[in-house]
Amino acid sequence: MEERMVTGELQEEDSTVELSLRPTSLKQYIGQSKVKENLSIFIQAAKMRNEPLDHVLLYGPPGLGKTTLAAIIANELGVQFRSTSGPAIDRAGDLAAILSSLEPGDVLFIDEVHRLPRSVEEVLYSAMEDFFIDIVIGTGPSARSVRIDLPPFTLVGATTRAGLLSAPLRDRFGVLSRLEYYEAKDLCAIVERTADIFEAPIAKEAAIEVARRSRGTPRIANRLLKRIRDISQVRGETEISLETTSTALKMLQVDDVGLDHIDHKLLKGIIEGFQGGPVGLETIAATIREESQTIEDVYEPYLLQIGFIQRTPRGRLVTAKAYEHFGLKVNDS
Ligand SMILES: Nc1ncnc2c1ncn2[C@@H]1O[C@H](COP(=O)(O)OP(=O)(O)OP(=O)(O)O)[C@@H](O)[C@H]1O
Ligand SMILES: [Mg+2]
Repeated sequence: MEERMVTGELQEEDSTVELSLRPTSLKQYIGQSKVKENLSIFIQAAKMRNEPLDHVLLYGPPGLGKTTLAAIIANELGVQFRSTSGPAIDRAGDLAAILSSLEPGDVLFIDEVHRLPRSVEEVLYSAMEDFFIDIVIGTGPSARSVRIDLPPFTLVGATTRAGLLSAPLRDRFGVLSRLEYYEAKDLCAIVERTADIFEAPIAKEAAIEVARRSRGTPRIANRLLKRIRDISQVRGETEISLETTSTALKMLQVDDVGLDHIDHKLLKGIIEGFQGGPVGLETIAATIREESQTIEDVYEPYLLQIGFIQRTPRGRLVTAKAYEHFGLKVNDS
């Protein structure tokens, strides 16, 4: 897969700045009001009862703030934040080591929780439910099972693919929070906050423009802003202007609604090759030479969200709205 300016997935250039941009309290966490409201009540209740918070599953597309929110939960609870990921835990013993090193009430964050190996996942069930694990020591006739009691803890799982989670694991989370693409006004506030941290003042219209082209995704907004700031600085501006923002986004090949050449390739592929569809995912994948999984997980969600593509029983259909975006009429193709 090639590098993209407008993918919600973490890119190499993001990692250095992201840490400094992460809000650390629910109050600083912009948008997602339903999720925040719920969590804030559960957190308060857990603190009042002096019990660990129920296990929380955060799910939604990449770059919307799952990892950030997980750390905030620990902060708000006033407990330690321990972080790992599904693919990093190979064996049940690794999980046992992590779990038994927790302090009572701690938050254990497992990113990409849908990628835990099955054998590890099974150990997690009793840990989540009753705070103990049974692990088998030795092999053959001398093998025996040892019970280890654990401190009560809160598991916060994150996944971009909630559908891949097994039912027994999903059922053990008491709080299921789905993060949504951000509304324009919230993204605009995020852009302004980031500009503040960068100490790079930005004109209101410019912030609105960045927000509009960031696909509802804070990570993309921050990434675009960083590039725009560089160009603005080189131009000697004291405040990032709308003109510079538009020029920069043009250079970065991000169009009016935040689409790039890959989105164009996908949409035009369906319009030109299949009269706008419906056409099956596999056929599209073969035509534009991409994996169908990548199309489904990475390229398509935002196009569905803004109503440029529809999923029908007979395949993907490009909508009139998308035709309009390209200045085409539906029966042009
Ligand atoms: N609500 C928010 N307010 C302000 N900034 C945010 C918010 N949500 C996310 N961000 C910013 O977006 C960046 C990406 O967020 P984060 O890494 O938490 O996303 P994620 O959902 O965990 O992504 P992935 O699926 O790739 O793990 C963070 O560095 C943070 O600065
Ligand atoms: Mg994350």
